[in-house]
Amino acid sequence: MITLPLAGVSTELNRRVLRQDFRHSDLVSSGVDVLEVKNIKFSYGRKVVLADVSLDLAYGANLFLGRNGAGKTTLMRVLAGANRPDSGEVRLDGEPFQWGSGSTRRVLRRVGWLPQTFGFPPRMRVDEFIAYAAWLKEVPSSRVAERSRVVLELVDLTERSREPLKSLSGGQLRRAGLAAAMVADPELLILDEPTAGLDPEQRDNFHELVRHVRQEKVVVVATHLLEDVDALAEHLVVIDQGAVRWTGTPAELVRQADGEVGLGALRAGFQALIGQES
Ligand SMILES: Nc1ncnc2c1ncn2[C@@H]1O[C@H](COP(=O)(O)OP(=O)(O)OP(=O)(O)O)[C@@H](O)[C@H]1O
Repeated sequence: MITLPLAGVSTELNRRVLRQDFRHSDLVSSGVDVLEVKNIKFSYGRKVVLADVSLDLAYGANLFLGRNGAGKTTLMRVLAGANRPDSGEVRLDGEPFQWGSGSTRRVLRRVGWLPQTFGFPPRMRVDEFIAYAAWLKEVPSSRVAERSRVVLELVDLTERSREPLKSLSGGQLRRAGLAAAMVADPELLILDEPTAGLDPEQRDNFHELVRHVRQEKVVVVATHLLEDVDALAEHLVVIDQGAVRWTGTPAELVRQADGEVGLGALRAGFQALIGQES
């Protein structure tokens, strides 16, 4: 059985760890928009994938919904600094991304990203992988051991920390990726289909984890699973054909549906907006 520390009897202890370690600036709980995305355009060659994306996000869980090919991953890659847009602007807590310059490296230290898939040296140990991620994000060396300990505990991989990555299951590997994404205590945490391939219990544990960290981060999650919406979302962003089609709360999405309840209502609301399930 896989149980995140946050979901078990040691919850209070972990909350204390989180409070000490996941504290952010005075913007916490102030409700102001921390991530500002303005008029982003992005093309692969001549193919325009993001047409004109503008979006303001506050602390909390923000779910990107959209059918296959809508542009969710491409937008996440822009927010993670991996795709340089053709035009437009992104600011995190007022600080602009200026792709290719030193100041963008400074902003990106405050961004954690779990891509859909990631490469890794198979023999590298889990703890080495986390330390490497910390080094990439320029975590001061005096803090690496403590940060590694906290994130490995959060994803329940402490006991596997000295094992090679190649020995992990798919779900465990995603949890190692999540630990790496969180090691620098990012203000913006980008998770691209983090629950894909997780079993129901792992998914519940992941929801628990996000519910704990979302108060002090802008968490952006791309998902196809309405269970994720039901469990996590405070704010939904529906993306279609490279543009933001709709934003609102799950309750507002349900209002788009006609008389349905539960997950069926979320699905019907989404279909009313897009004309097809994600
Ligand atoms: N490297 C690439 N080169 C060319 N086109 C690409 C590339 N990556 C993505 N695309 C195209 O960009 C569009 C948006 O893709 P993207 O992966 O952002 O969508 P998505 O909403 O994340 O889809 P999914 O839900 O299937 O992951 C698609 O038409 C896709 O074919």
